[in-house]
Amino acid sequence: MSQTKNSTLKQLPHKEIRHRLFGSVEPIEKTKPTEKENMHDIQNEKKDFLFELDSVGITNVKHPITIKSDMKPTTQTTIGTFSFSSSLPQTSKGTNMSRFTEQLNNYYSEGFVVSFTSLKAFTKELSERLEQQDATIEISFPWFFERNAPHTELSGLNHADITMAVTYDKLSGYTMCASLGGKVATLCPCSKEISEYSAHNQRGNITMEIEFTSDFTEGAIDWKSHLLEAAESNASSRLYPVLKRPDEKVVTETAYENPRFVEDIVRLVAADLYEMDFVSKFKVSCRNEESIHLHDAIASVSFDKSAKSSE
Ligand SMILES: Nc1nc2c(ncn2[C@@H]2O[C@H](COP(=O)(O)OP(=O)(O)OP(=O)(O)O)[C@@H](O)[C@H]2O)c(=O)[nH]1
Repeated sequence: MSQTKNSTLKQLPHKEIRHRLFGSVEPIEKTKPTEKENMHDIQNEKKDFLFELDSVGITNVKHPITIKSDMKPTTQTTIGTFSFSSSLPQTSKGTNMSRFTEQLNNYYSEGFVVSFTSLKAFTKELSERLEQQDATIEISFPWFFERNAPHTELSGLNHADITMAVTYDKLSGYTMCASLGGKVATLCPCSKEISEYSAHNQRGNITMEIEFTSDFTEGAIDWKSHLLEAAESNASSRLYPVLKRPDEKVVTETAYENPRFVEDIVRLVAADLYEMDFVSKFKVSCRNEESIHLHDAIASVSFDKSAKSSE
């Protein structure tokens, strides 16, 4: 902001006086301890507090994170929204909430690259730091990937919404879950069938929620790009950031050649997840934003491979 001298402006009272004008008062004489060791530690009181808690912690913590991908850009910084929690025994009044963000900052200062490997280490350390049986971390973030137009190959960035969650439990070990929400185009099979020409289409919002097999290690597999491919390869068309006319022709014709109902989408994506060795359970949902209605069309399917294999 440029500051121009203007001698006609009136002189304001000093900032301290302005604060008093708006209600600030002098501090009273303080009597409670200011040293941590002399402060009462309410959260660590031990009594019978009626119920054990499933979960206590903090949520909606925004923090920069680094993630890796086998799609370009292979390393990126994005913004993660974190939740941290643990269970709490009946005998504890409260958790030590500062320890969640304290540990996040420790990891960040050492170059925290978010992966299932690092989140496993994070949750185990967190459960020890909290002196609790378990700890859970959940991170949601937009993941960006390069996408080339189908004919000209002009590139730009698209993104999908990712959530990664890891729970460590001293007795049962690790649980790893993820979800990916991606957008596609769908062309209505009914409209194509009944009309002399054209067919209406929709924007499809596909969400895949998966639980990983317990032996899953990231090593060779970028699960993000596998899930993205499951969503996009089963749609009428992928979405592109840059399209010239020859690209638009390809997209239009590809969609016409691959009509999909919302039901078709969830079944086809489910089939791909069914075939992925690292997925043990999944739920696929799709919400199609209808272009010829004000409402949306929805469908979902869930499957637990471990339950089916033991039948
Ligand atoms: N348990 C609990 N803590 C809260 C709640 N609301 C706020 N707090 C936070 O508790 C913080 C204190 O965190 P603690 O980790 O217990 O602090 P501490 O006991 O000095 O930390 P340690 O030395 O790690 O034990 C305060 O900064 C508050 O923000 C709540 O509902 N429950």
